[in-house]
Amino acid sequence: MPHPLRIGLAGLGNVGAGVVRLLADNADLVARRADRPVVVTAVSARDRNRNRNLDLAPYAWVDDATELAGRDDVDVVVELIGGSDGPALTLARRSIDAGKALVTANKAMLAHHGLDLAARAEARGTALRYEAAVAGGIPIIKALGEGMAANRIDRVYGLLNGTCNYILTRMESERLAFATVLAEAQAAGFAEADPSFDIDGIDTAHKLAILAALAFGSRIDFGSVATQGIRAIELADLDQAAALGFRIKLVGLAENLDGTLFQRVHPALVPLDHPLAAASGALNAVAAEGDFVGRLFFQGRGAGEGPTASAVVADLVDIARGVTTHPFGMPVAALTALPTADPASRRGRYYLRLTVADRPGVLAELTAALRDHGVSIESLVQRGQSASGDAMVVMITHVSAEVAVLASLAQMQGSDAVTGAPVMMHILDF
Ligand SMILES: NC(=O)C1=CN([C@@H]2O[C@H](COP(=O)(O)OP(=O)(O)OC[C@H]3O[C@@H](n4cnc5c(N)ncnc54)[C@H](O)[C@@H]3O)[C@@H](O)[C@H]2O)C=CC1
Ligand SMILES: N[C@@H](CC=O)C(=O)O
Ligand code: NA
Repeated sequence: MPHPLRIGLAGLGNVGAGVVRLLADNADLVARRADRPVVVTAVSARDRNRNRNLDLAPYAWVDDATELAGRDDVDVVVELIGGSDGPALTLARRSIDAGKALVTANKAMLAHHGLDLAARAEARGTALRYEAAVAGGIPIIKALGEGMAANRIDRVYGLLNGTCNYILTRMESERLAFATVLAEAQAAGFAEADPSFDIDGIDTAHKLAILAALAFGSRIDFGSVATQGIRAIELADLDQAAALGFRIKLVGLAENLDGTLFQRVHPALVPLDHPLAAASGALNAVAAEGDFVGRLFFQGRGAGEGPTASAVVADLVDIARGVTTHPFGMPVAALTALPTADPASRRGRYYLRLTVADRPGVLAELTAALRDHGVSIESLVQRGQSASGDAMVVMITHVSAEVAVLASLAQMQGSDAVTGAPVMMHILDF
């Protein structure tokens, strides 16, 4: 039997414990596929004595995770600590610089430092793998970097955060409150250590920036992702969207628009017959459009112990097989720096919800604001009075310039008839 691939594992939380369990349960299968055993030799976490239902006795315990980078009994370091900087980054840099392969699920670190890490890996001739970091168990990194390598890809989009998808699904189907379903997602091990990364769209933005780089052959540009999360979404929006034939999802969308980079994370109305609308609960889904292959659609579990461990171990199998690929699909020096696209240039249909005083003339004021900016209305619904005496007006616009819709909303907000903050959402029309 060839010599084993020896793993130093940093982090024994949801994902780390899952990796230990998977490597134990599927040891024989993994060894046959990798053509050699894949074994954990050393582990590190914050608390050695925490109950994880794992027998850690076979592994060396390391108090300072960054020491894994220097151990002679470790070939590959698996970083599952989390955090864009701090010990995760120190460990990643030291491991790669020491010539060890690095596997990580840490999209925050990659969004901020992925190019630096990839350049170091190239310089040392070692591997940097991160399938688990985007869409968990869905092999989207492999699909974009390898399966679609022959295509020009100009658009990649999808549902990249299991926690948000879980929250929106449960709110809609069970009519549960936001806080209740967030707590469920945390208990299931889907959420980030700080769940505001999930619900404010930041986690989706991290993943989107990575996907965009792979898809477009461009440098990671997390700073230019326009990001909006799901905090403002109410049951009323989910209901109105459903009545109009849509489901609200937190969508990450990246496009190469004539050599400029458009990246946005936002709640959007997805038509019920679009495959993204069918991805419910903690599922993730990704669509990528290639010029020769057309649209490919991927769906699967994007968060939680099992799917994430599956992706980590798939990377380990590739490393054991000796597969070497550039972390971002081509040498770092070949990635282009795309200028940021002007979001004002976008056109589309929009969902608008306004809370207004229920008195004569208000609708005319709203429609006048749209008319003044050349926005026409496809449908309009007014719902009766709330306890406060206000009414809710929901509109879908025809395809319009986004700047014009924003200008109309600003005009409406100037009216004393508009009593609450308006909600504007994009409609996914491709
Ligand atoms: N939970 C999920 O579904 C997914 C998580 N990820 C990513 O995987 C990584 C790990 O996530 P989880 O397992 O959910 O987190 P977690 O919070 O459950 O586990 C983190 C682990 O790191 C350990 N740790 C913290 N600081 C440390 C340090 N200085 N030295 C050594 N160990 C330290 C903790 O003791 C704990 O064992 C994160 O980057 C996360 O974003 C990626 C995909 C899915
Ligand atoms: N918190 C993330 C975990 C996986 O990346 C999510 O909810 O998707
Ligand atoms: Na993945």
